[in-house]
Amino acid sequence: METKLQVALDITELNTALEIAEQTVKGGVDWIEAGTPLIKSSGLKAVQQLKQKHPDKKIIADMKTMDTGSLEVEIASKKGADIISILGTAADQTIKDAVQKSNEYGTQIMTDLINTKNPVQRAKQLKNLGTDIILVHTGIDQQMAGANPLDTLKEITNNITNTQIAVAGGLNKQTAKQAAKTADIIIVGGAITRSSNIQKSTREIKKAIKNTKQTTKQTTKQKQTTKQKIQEITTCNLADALNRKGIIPIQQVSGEKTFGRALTVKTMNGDWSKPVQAIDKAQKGDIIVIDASKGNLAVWGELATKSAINNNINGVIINGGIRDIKEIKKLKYPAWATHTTPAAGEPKGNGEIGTEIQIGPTTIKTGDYILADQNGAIAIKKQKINYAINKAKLIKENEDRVRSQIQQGKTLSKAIELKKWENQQR
Ligand SMILES: O=C([C@H](O)CO)[C@H](O)[C@H](O)COP(=O)(O)O
Repeated sequence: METKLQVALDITELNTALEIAEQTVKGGVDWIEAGTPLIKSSGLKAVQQLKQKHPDKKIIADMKTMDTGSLEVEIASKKGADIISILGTAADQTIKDAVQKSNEYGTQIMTDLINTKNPVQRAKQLKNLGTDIILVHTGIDQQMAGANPLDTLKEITNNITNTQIAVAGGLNKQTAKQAAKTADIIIVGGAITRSSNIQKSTREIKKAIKNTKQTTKQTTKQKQTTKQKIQEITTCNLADALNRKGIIPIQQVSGEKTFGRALTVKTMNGDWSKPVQAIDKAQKGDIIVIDASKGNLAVWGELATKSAINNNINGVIINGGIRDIKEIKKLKYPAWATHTTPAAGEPKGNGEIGTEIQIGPTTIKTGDYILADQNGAIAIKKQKINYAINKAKLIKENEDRVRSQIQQGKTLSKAIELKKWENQQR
């Protein structure tokens, strides 16, 4: 992922903050943060107005939540925040509740390590709690005492893999360039918002952080490895790895293998309103997973498919009906369903986007990972993805060994020493 530049609007006057945001967008900023001082002075309408003016930008609500994680994530998500910051020193339950609520809204959680006594240990805990981004942060007051985030950033990026790392704390063009060698998101406040030419300083910092990622950075290699592993494994390997947990009882209708994060939709038989609205809510690379109570009326068809392709959505899984099969197959779009039918229902608007759903024996939450291919589909809990993929990869490698023995003439029972297995199963 290209390193992102996030401007922190630590401004107390809303109109000034909006003007500065405008300038940073012209300068090429990627993400826009409603800073804590802005939220405390103007309220969450600051988030709302930033989202209304810049719908194509990720908007961060720097809430620095310490308690009532679910409530604060809900109010910020409803105002349009894409990412909400929670203090890493908050209770684990607060963070779990925040993650749970963010999954429902399809938003993300950034946990802030500001003033954390043992940042590496806490960062590992935060990753296991499901946080999406870990922020290495030297607060303004700590900066006044001469501190900066770069040393802690090095410790964190050497110990935390497969989680986006952000960094903030008095960064300027030079230190931002340094930080960008390992961090995924560079957060800059004063060096942009207090500069005499906001657009120019934004552009200069954006240029400084571009293409600086260390090629040897473990998470980049790790992410590429994860991506490679996904390409090599099948849902069969994954089913074995997960002891048959996470299976979604569904048949492939079109397309090839697909992988991505779930955006869940609950609807009724034939009610295609929420499924279609989900196309607008889904992030690039998501898979829309629809529970239509295994109904026999279609909640998806050719037009929804073409709209999903436009929004870079990786596929659709429907516990219910789909139609326009010929057209969807022609588009080679990854689609799974329980029924194909010529008949669609009505867009009544029943149900909810982002809520937890159950298909057969499997509960699926927004943010869970989905791997689906010709065999079917499997949901993987966010916290288990690395374990699941690594174990499935090992199973695949064992199978490859048996495959080569069979190619050399051994029978399957000999290649897997079946007799020994039988004894073990008794
Ligand atoms: O989070 C921040 C600070 O705690 C005030 O809310 C700042 O947004 C963050 O430190 C980035 O601002 P600069 O340090 O001025 O770059």
